[in-house]
Amino acid sequence: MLEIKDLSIYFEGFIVLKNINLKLDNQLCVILGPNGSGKTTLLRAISGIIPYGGSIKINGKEVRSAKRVLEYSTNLQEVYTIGNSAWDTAKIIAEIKGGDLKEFTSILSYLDVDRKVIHKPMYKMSTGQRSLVSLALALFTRPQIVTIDEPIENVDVNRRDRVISLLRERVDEGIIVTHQKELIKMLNDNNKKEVIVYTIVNGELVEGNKM
Ligand SMILES: Nc1ncnc2c1ncn2[C@@H]1O[C@H](COP(=O)(O)OP(=O)(O)OP(=O)(O)O)[C@@H](O)[C@H]1O
Repeated sequence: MLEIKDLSIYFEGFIVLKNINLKLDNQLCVILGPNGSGKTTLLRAISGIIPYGGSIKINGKEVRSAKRVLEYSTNLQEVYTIGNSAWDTAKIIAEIKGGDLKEFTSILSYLDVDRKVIHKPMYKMSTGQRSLVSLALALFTRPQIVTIDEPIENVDVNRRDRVISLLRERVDEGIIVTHQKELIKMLNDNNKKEVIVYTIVNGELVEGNKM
């Protein structure tokens, strides 16, 4: 369960997110918003990598004080160590979270990512490869809660359909942020449960598609 209460985030004296409240209990939420509206900032706060005001709890644990939230996973690339190859990163994640590396390689085969790519660090990959590999890193442990930043941006059309299938199949609870509203329809098509939609408007979280 993810519970956000009165979350506010300031950068350099300017407020980016104000009084955000959101509760997810085994639900999937898509958050829309224009460039610079604060979508990635919200995911960074949930990942515990930037300071925030208010409260963000994952399964009852405040993320700012939890050193390692095992139930949680993300595709935010800065979470993965810069120098390590994707394969070494996957090994570390598997050790911490108890995941199966075969799942990691099978997701990459499904997404048709060249096996050689995983021996590179993220910064040497193409932007599309980086998106696909970080998605595989976020999903292979079958985490209970996931946050995904722009899953289909920079991904070619054929692989995009596979990304959507993976998200439908593997993400039961979490947040997907995007400014591509067609993603909602793709996720809802033949899905077992409907995604909840919010839009960030002037720093506030507003219910529904306001794009
Ligand atoms: N570390 C930082 N220091 C100062 N300002 C920041 C920092 N990180 C983000 N911002 C600012 O916060 C605002 C929200 O950025 P964020 O990356 O969350 O937007 P976004 O909704 O994900 O945008 P996009 O759709 O373009 O990816 C932007 O104005 C950005 O310039």
